Amino acid sequence: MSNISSKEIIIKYVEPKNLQNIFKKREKNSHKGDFGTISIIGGNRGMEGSVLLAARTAIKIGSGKVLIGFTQKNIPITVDLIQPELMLQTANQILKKFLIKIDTWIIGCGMGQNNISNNILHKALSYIENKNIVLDADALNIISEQNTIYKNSSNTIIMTPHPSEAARLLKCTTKEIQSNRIKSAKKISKIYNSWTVLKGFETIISSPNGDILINTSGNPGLASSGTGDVLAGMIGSFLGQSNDIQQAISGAVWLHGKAAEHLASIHKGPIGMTASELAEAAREILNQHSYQN
Ligand SMILES: NC(=O)C1=CN([C@@H]2O[C@H](COP(=O)(O)OP(=O)(O)OC[C@H]3O[C@@H](n4cnc5c(N)ncnc54)[C@H](OP(=O)(O)O)[C@@H]3O)[C@@H](O)[C@H]2O)[C@@H](O)CC1
Ligand SMILES: Nc1ncnc2c1ncn2[C@@H]1O[C@H](COP(=O)(O)OP(=O)(O)O)[C@@H](O)[C@H]1O
Repeated sequence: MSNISSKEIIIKYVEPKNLQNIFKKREKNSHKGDFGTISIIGGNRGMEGSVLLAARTAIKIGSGKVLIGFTQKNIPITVDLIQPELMLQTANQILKKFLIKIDTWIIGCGMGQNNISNNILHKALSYIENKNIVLDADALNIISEQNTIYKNSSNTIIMTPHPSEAARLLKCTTKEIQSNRIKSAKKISKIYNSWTVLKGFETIISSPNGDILINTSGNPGLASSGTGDVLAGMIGSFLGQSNDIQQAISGAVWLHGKAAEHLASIHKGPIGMTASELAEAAREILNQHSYQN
């Protein structure tokens, strides 16, 4: 692992050779319960695509079971015809019927910031115990708006802001975030006692203690709608498949970027690369790395 020291911080870079707990062969006698049951909460009216992207990705990179909880009164679709493996519920149904069965949560993709989503976020963060929770997009916006800090939660919180969401969390400008990305990620981790994934060119990962990892995989093909939802699905999926939180997060960020590089190498990007295409490419790279020896 290459290190660059400055006065106060040691910066490490994400490297696949340090991701053995993620890129590994499956035991011959394994079953779906070994690979996590994950729930994705979000998908308000008009943004259903957001949770579909995250959920389809999670199943494609190895989750055992994936449930979507739409933040709507009723489910907008009864089956995802592209990925019928997914189980579709409303967020309220998930919190009522499946709470203890789910080991990893992703909350916020396309969730909106209306009364239903506010109420669901609050309920979820009070009901869920001792689990991994990825907070993305509107979950972060609601937290910023309401100045809510769930610092003493028994859950492991992973926040995945893009620079503008980070600015909302830290009550500053996007420019200020971008001018010191490492400091910003560390600050979010400190305030929220969370892992932080500050997205954008060279994504920064900060642990709750402020240890920093930088990811250099990826390309501007990722600057396209929905790629953040795909990343949330990847992080959630790996968290459900491994107890190594640092490797699960950094492995997902690395694989996301690598999938974009692969698509560009076969001329399906960077221009016009779509979020949906990333999951397929990621599955290929994941299997290559897991079964290379
Ligand atoms: N198919 C669906 O249903 C989809 C639904 N989605 C859902 O939509 C909801 C709104 O989410 P959102 O991210 O589009 O809006 P928002 O938080 O206002 O941020 C936008 C602004 O942030 C900035 N910015 C971002 N990245 C930056 C960077 N790297 N570097 C610098 N700046 C950066 C940039 O600001 P600008 O530079 O333009 O001022 C940009 O305009 C949310 O619920 C989400 O889940 C989406 O996931 C898409 C697919
Ligand atoms: N120029 C870039 N280089 C590398 N990665 C990028 C670049 N632009 C965007 N990304 C990545 O694409 C994803 C965009 O996520 P996000 O802004 O949440 O999009 P959305 O809300 O549309 O899903 C993040 O993982 C980010 O790191």
